[in-house]
Amino acid sequence: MSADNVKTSTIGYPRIGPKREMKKALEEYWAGKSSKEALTAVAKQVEEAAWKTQADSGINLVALDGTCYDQMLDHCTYLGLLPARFQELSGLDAYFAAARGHPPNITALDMSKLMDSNYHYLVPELTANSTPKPNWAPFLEAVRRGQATVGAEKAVPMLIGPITFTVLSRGDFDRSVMIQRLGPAYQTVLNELAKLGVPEVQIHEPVLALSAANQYQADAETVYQSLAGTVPLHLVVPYDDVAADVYPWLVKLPVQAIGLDFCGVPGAPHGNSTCQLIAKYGFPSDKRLGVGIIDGRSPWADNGTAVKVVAALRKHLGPGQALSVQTSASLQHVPLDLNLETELPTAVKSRLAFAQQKLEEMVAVKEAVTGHAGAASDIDLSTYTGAPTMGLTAKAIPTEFFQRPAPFAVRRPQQPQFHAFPTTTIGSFPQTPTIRRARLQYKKGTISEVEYRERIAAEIGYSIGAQEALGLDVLVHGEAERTDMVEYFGMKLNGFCFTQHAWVQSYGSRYVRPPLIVGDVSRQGPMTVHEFELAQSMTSRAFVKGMLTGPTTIINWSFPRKDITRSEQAFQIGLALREEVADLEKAGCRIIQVDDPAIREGLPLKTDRQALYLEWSAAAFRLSCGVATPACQIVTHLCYSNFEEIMAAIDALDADVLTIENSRSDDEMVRALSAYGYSRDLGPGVYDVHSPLVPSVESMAAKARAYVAAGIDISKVWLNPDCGLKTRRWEEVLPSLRNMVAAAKLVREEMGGGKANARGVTAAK
Ligand SMILES: CN1c2c(nc(N)[nH]c2=O)NC[C@@H]1CNc1ccc(C(=O)N[C@@H](CCC(=O)N[C@@H](CCC(=O)N[C@@H](CCC(=O)O)C(=O)O)C(=O)O)C(=O)O)cc1
Ligand SMILES: N[C@@H](CCS)C(=O)O
Ligand SMILES: [Zn+2]
Repeated sequence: MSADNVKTSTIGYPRIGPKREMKKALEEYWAGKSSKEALTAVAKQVEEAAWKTQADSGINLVALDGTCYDQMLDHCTYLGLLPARFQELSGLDAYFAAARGHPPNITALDMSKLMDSNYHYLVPELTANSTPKPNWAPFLEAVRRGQATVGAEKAVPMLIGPITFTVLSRGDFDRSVMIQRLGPAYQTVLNELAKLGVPEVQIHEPVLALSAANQYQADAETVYQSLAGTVPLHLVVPYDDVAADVYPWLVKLPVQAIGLDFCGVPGAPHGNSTCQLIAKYGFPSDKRLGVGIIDGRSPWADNGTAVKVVAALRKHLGPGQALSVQTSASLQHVPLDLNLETELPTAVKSRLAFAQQKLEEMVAVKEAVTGHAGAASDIDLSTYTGAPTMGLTAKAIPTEFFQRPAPFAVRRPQQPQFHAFPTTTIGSFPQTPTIRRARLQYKKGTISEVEYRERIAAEIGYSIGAQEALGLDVLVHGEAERTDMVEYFGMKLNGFCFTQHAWVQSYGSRYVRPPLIVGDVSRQGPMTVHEFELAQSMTSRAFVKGMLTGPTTIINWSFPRKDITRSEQAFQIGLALREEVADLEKAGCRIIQVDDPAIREGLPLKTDRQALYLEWSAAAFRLSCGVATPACQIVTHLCYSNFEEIMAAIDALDADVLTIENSRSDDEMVRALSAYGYSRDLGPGVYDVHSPLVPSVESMAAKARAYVAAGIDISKVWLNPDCGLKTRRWEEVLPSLRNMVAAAKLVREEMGGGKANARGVTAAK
C-alpha cells in the first residue's frame, strides 16, 4: 500500500520542558530575578526542542505548539482582545496581569477547565463592542522559528478556532456576531501564513465535540467559508467524538483535513462512536481524515488497537483515502518522556507511553498500515466504540452505605454552631521552599523520616498559631505534608504507582504529577488522622477540619486504569475514604472536608453520557461520607469549573457545607446556587487565591453583603478564600486572611449577627 497518502501529525505537545524549564523561568521572572529577554530565551528554547523532538521522531506534520502561560491568553493578545483594564500596561506586563492580576487592583482573567481536562485556560472577557485589533507578529515569528527548526514542509501553525475562542469566552455579546467579527482577523493571519509557505494550518475547535455543537452549524459554515482558499486548513476536533447530528455538516466544511477523536475518555463506560459515524455517513474522499487514535489523554500505551482501527478505516474508505495518524487530543495532557522514569516497576513501565513514546507509536502505526502487506483488521467500524461497555458495579456495596444516617435538616442542629459569617480556609497553607526542601532531603535520604515528620509538625504548629492569631473560626492543619492533594492519597493507598518526573501542566507555571492507578484500590491504614490529631492538640480552639480528597477528584486527577470503569475505581476509593472518615471521627474530628473539585471537570461532554457519570460520582462521594454520624459536619469544596449545569448533583452530594470558588467569576455561582434554591451552608470564595494581590476588607465585606442580597440565608454563609493557599506566600496569606476576618466582623456587626449567635451556640472552647 502506498505510504504517500498516510501521514503522521501531532496536534499539541507538552510545553513545559523536560526539566520544567518554563516553570523555573517564569518564577524567576516574576520574582524579579531575571529579565524579559531571559524568560523569552527559555521559552523559545523549550518550544524549539519540543518541535525538533517531534520532527526527529519521524512525524510528518509538526504542530507548532508553545506558550509562555496559556494559549487562550495568547489568542487574546494576538486578536487584540484583552479587556480595557489591562490596556494601561503593555507587552509581557499586560500578559501576566491578565494571567495573575497586577497591583494594586487590576484583577486577572478568570480561569476555567479546558473541556473535561485538568488544564485551566484563561477565560477571555468580551463585550458586545469587542472588536479585534489583531497583532499576529509574535505568532508569525514563532512560525518562522518552527520552519527553521523542523523545515518548512513539516511546520504546521496551530490556532484556536474562532468558534471555540468565542464559545469559551465570557461576557454579554452575541455569539454569531462575534464569530463573524473574528473572521477577518483570522483571514489576516492565514494570508500571512500562506506567504510563509506553510503546508497547512491547524485550527482547533474542541467545542465542536460538545453536545451543543449543532447550534454552531450556521456560524461554522459562514466563518469557515470566509477562511477557505488561502492555505490548506486542518480542522481539529479533539476531546471526544462529534455528535451524530454534527458529523454530517462538519465533514462538509470547506477545509482540507479534519482531525477527529477516536479514543474518548479512558475508562469511561461509553466508548467513542467516531468509527460508527464514518461507517454510517462515509468521509469525503477529497479531505484527509485525521485519525486521533493514539490516546492524547492517557499515558497507557496503545495495545495494538490503533493499527487495527486505521487498517479498518483504510479498508472501509478505500486505500486512496488520505489519512493522518494523530493523537486524540494535544499531548499536553500527558507527561513528556517515560525514559526519565527509573523507579517504575517494569511490569507497569512496559505498558506506558508518554508524549515522546506516543510519537513513536504514531510512526509505528503509519508504518504498519502502509507496510508491504498492509495491516489486517477484524474491526467492524459500524459497531466499534473503542471501549467495552462497562456499567456500574456497586452491587456488592450495601445501599445504606450511600447515605448519611439522617437528613440535612436533622443533622444541622447537632453539628458545630457558629456566629454569623464564620470564617475558615480551604485547607492548604503555603508550600514554602522550606517544606519542599525538607521533602527533597527526605526523598534523597539526607534527613530521616523522624526529622522530616518533625519539620512537618513544626509547619503545622506555625499554621495553627497563625490561624489562632488571625481569629479564624474553623482551623485547618495546612496540608504541609502533601505534595499534592491527589498524589498524597495515592501514596497512602494500595493500587497506585508514582513517577519522579512525569509533570503535566495544570495552569501557567503550576504542574501536577498525576499518580497511576494500576490495581484495585484499598486503604493500607489511616492517612490523615495523625496530622489532624497533631493540629487539634496544638490549639484550644474547638474545631480543626479533617481534610480529604474525594473519589471522583482522585480518579480525574490520576491516570486511571483503562481495563475497568472509572465508576468502579471511584467506588473502590470511596470505600477506602469511608474508613478514613470513620477513623477521623473516632479521633474526635467534628468537621471533615472532602474536596471534590474535579467532579464538574470530568462531566462527559455529551449530555446523554452525563447522568450516569453524575450518578456514580455523587454516589462515590456519599459512600465516602455516609459513615459520618449526623453530628459530624461534612464540608465539600469545588473550584475552577462552571458548576451551574450540575446543581442537582452538587445537592446530591448531601454535604453539610459547600465551599466554592467564586470570586473571579463575579458571584455567578452565588446567583446560580440561589436561583437553584440551594439550602445548605455555603462558603462562596471571597478572594482569588491565584493572584498575589491582597484583597481589601471592603471588597470582601461587599461580597458577603452580596451573598445575603442574592438570597442566601445569613445563618448559612461562610467566608473563605476561593481555594487552598498552597501557591501563595505567607506574606500574602496573613494580610489577606486578616482582612477576611475583619470583613466578617464588619458584616456581622452591620447585620446584627455579632452578639446573637446565628445558630444560638458559641464555637470557641
Ligand atoms: C487545586 N488544584 C489542583 C489540581 N490538580 C491537582 N492534581 N492538584 C491540585 O491541587 N487542579 C486544580 C487546582 C489548581 N491546580 C494546581 C496544580 C498544581 C499546583 C502546584 O502547586 N503544583 C506544584 C507542584 C506540587 C508538588 O508536587 N510538589 C512536590 C515537588 C516539588 C518540587 O518541585 N521539588 C523540587 C525541589 C524542591 C525545591 O528545592 O524547591 C524538585 O523536585 O526539583 C513537593 O511538594 O514535594 C508546582 O510547583 O507546580 C497548584 C494548583
Ligand atoms: N484542600 C485543598 C483543596 C484544593 S482544590 C487545598 O486547600 O489545596
Ligand atoms: Zn480548590
